[in-house]
Amino acid sequence: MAVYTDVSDEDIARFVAEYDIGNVISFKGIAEGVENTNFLLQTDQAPFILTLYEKRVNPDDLPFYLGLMDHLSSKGLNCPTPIHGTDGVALRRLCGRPAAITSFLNGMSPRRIQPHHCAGLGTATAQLHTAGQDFDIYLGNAFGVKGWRPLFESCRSDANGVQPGLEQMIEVELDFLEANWPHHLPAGVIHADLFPDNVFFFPGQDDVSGVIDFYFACNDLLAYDLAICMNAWCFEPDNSFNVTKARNLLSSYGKVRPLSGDELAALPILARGASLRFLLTRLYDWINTPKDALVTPKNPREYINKLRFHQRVDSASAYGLSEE
Ligand SMILES: Nc1ncnc2c1ncn2[C@@H]1O[C@H](COP(=O)(O)OP(=O)(O)O)[C@@H](O)[C@H]1O
Ligand SMILES: N[C@@H](CCOP(=O)(O)O)C(=O)O
Repeated sequence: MAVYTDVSDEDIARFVAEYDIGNVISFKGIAEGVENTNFLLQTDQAPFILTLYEKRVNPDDLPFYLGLMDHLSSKGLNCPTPIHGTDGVALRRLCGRPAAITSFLNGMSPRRIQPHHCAGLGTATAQLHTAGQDFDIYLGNAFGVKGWRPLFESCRSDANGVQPGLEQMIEVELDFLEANWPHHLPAGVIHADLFPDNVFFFPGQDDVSGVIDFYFACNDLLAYDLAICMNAWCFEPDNSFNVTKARNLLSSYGKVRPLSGDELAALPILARGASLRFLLTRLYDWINTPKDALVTPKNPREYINKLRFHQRVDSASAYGLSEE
């Protein structure tokens, strides 16, 4: 459950009056989600999502996120479109928090991921990368390679309590990634959190119907976004890697935005980096989330297994593709 901020009926009526979106019919908190408070807002015109940005979102970054969604929507990507008030402003304040209303996207995140979902995801990811190329605001990745060591230092003393030997494992991996990170690869706007809960499909259809939650989006290596997807979509619940899903993901991506030989060769290290990134943020949350918190922290151990898998990989052929 992630509704951190209460909003009264009077507050919402006053807030909605600043837009040209009709009158409020209903308004309810959304349990899913971790970072922000989301409400499903139904007016007599349409459904919308109202988001109140909570502590973990840096308010200075909000113009990037909202501007990016505006930009991608204008290029035909199915992502939430920020709704602007009658004064033209999309980013406002409600109950002491930065807040915005965006369009509501139909569709559902897949409960059981099938290979065809990975194909759809590959196409949508490449479309997002292509559409983001001429977005003119820059935001570095706070959870990119430079951010991993400070994050590790903030929680390393508790790492072995989560799994014996974890502190040493992360230390060695960090040294390797910092020394070998492929900074030269093509970069641009990435989503950086393309997990199944942020990608919608219509039942029985292969194409992605919408992508949400752009609040980790940033500028980084394009192929790194694919590595994040591979980790989030191509492992089975028993931790085995599904090469068919990975092949579908990568080959569908490549049909829209062909991957260079360098990008393909770098996939194993990018996947190691993507594993470490989510291992570290989950470890931090695992250690620091109070027992009575509204959200249950995600298990970091899942990402230890993923990291170990990629450490044994030496070429993209393990992901179902040949390097040319
Ligand atoms: N534009 C949208 N259209 C439809 N549902 C949405 C939209 N934005 C958010 N949601 C719903 O709200 C939930 C939480 O949103 P999300 O952005 O993932 O939150 P958080 O950033 O807090 O993790 C999603 O799982 C989805 O059910
Ligand atoms: N995808 C991350 C956690 C971020 O959650 P989201 O609800 O904002 O997508 C993870 O799995 O560690």
